[in-house]
Amino acid sequence: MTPVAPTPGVVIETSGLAKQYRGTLAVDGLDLQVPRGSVFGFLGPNGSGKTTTIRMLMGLIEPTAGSARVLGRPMPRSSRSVLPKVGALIEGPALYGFLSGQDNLIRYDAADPTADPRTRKARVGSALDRVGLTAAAGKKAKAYSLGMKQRLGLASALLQPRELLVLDEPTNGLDPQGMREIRALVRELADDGTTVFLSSHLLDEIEQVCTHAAVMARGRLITQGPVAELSAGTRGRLEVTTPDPVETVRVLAAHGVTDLVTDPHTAQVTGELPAEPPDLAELNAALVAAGVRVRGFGLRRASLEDAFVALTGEGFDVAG
Ligand SMILES: Nc1ncnc2c1ncn2[C@@H]1O[C@H](COP(=O)(O)OP(=O)(O)OP(=O)(O)O)[C@@H](O)[C@H]1O
Repeated sequence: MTPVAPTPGVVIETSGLAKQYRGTLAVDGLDLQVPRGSVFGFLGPNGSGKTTTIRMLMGLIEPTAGSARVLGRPMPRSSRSVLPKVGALIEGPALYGFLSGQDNLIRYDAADPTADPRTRKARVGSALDRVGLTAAAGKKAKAYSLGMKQRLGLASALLQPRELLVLDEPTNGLDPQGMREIRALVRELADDGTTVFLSSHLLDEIEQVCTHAAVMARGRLITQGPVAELSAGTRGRLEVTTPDPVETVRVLAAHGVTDLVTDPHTAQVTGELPAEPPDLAELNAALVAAGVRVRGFGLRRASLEDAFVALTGEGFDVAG
């Protein structure tokens, strides 16, 4: 079943999308809406169904149930007309190590029947430039760092102008510098008007680069929307820095603060404010009146991680 008409301003839209493998419901009734122009983070712990979803969106596997539209067209039926407008980087780039970065891109470009061979060199040159690999263009790909390989993969997706980029875990395995480079590139592409859909199991990454996000857990969509709104729905945590944690916990608990955690390393006591929070100035005064030496007092903004934990009751497997 395909939705009657595509929703305007939406580049990826799924309805009840599901994929059942023998014994595993990898994706379970997914209703996803990715707005045009967004940097959309598809977030979830390992095994939550992200790659399976992306493979269905790209027409690589058939859904068991439900439907998907990409750029307004039903998939996988319209793969032929849709995929040329989509740059995809799924499960790491397929590169020839014995070829230079430049020659890898020439091969990619030559495999595209719509690409004019006369302008190939210029296309490859500008894609290399785009990802900052001009200086390393002649080096064999096997000598590239992981980050450079990833950027070369991105360059291959950028040989043609794209309306949509789909990146599966683009920073997986990269060091912090490599991650920063990819994030900067994603921002630049988005500034140019390309919609970027990227999956990640890293909350931080999504918060830093994405305008919108969808959160998956065990094949199901937990929530989706603008990143700022997702975390705004979750209350922040109160943080008190003090050498007197025992008395602090007592006073905070008496004021309705729950889930109190003492961290001896940071000398911080943190806790969840009640639905109707007490006046923070009064709470601070109550601590001082009880003899607590308050060295720091504040409300930490709720993160996407807090939202995830609040929504699923589970911790987020960031190590995975
Ligand atoms: N080809 C397959 N055959 C059987 N089960 C599969 C297959 N592909 C994925 N699965 C299962 O489906 C579930 C979702 O996997 P999927 O790879 O989509 O998750 P993911 O969120 O992308 O995680 P990761 O980041 O580890 O790839 C997992 O339980 C996985 O074991």
